[in-house]
Amino acid sequence: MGRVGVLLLNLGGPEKPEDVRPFLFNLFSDPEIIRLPFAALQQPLAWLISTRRAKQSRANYQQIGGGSPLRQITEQQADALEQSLAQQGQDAKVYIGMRYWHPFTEEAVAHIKRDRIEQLVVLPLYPQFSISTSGSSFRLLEQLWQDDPALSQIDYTVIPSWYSRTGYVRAMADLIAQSLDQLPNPDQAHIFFSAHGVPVSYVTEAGDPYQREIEHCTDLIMQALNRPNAHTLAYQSRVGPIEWLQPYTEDAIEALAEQGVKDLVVVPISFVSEHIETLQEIDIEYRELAEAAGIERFQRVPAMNTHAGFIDDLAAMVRESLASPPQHFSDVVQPDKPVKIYPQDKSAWGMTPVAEVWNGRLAMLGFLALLLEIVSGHGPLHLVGLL
Ligand SMILES: C=CC1=C(C)c2cc3[nH]c(cc4nc(cc5[nH]c(cc1n2)c(C)c5CCC(=O)O)C(CCC(=O)O)=C4C)c(C)c3C=C
Ligand SMILES: [Fe+2]
Ligand SMILES: [Fe+2]
Repeated sequence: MGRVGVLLLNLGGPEKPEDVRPFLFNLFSDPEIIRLPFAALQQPLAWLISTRRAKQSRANYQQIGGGSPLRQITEQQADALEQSLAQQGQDAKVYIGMRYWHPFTEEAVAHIKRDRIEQLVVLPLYPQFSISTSGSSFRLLEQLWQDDPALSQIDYTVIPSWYSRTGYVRAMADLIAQSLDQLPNPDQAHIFFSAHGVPVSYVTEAGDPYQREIEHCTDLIMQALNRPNAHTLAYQSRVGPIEWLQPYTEDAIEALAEQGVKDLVVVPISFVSEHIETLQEIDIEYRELAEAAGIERFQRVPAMNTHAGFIDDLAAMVRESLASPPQHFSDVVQPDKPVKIYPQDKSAWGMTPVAEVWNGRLAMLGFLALLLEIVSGHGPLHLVGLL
């Protein structure tokens, strides 16, 4: 076997307050996150949304120390994976490719090329596949491979999703059991799985298998846990005016509190590292909401991070994938249809989502016209003789 590499894919996160706006700009520039009818509008809209969102987002990051711990934790996972692979008899160098912040996927691929890696396993750190996460990174990699013929020398294989691995499911069940056992009446607690949401249209129109994989993953973990507790699955971190997967985490927590649930054990299910959605959204926002609604004990199950059983299972997965027929970027789920990020409801009067969309579109046009006027001194106002 030649020189082996593993490319870990993740989203990336701002490391300090000044990074927040450019990080959001990168995220909203991605057509897998916001798909527009005119590609030319992508960057101006990304600029507008990132500028509008940056203040609130920065305040959220401020509550967890000013930045995301994602890079540091992913580096620890990469080191642990390299060691576990060596212990299992497989020498490999592990690289990190983030989609929207440093170290960027492009930098990782440049290192892989420089190190003359001959066999590469592409492993997303998202257990379940979504067009918006692993899918977006695969698209980018496919483009890099198309643009650079030298990369075709690398014998690569992709792991699209891995949520059903016994080692991962077992590790999740063990962490939940440990959390339950810290409560006075473990069997009374309600287990609350909270997954990152995606817009409904990703699933219903673009064929994203994400919801199906999340539901299957939840069932597998409950089976492995083998306890009598009731459980709920809900979706968090909604962005924008359109409909996302339901039930929304905040509504589901309030409904459970109303039904008299007092002990809630919250399981972040679509993430394997601590980051803003676990440390700020669950630990601060949802905890406050739950306590105000009458939940007495709110416990959050820690993310996997460098859990030994989890890392060893990742290493086993890499070895199995090296020994299996390769899967290429083009073999992995591609959207059936372009995703409608905007709602397609019939028109109605009032502040409907459609009205908000059109307000946004008109504001965009106005903004572009103004920008043109300021930069060139020739624009619509000059044209109509007002300046
Ligand atoms: C399975 C995981 C994730 C899915 C699915 C996902 C979809 C998705 N996310 C946004 C918008 C934002 N995501 C943000 C941060 C963020 N999201 C994930 C994971 C998934 N996103 C991670 C790991 C992170 C990084 C967290 C960190 O620690 O920095 C953000 C920025 C934070 C904020 O302002 O809230 C946004 C915005 C969309 C629109 C989407 C699907 C279409
Ligand atoms: Fe996200
Ligand atoms: Fe959030």
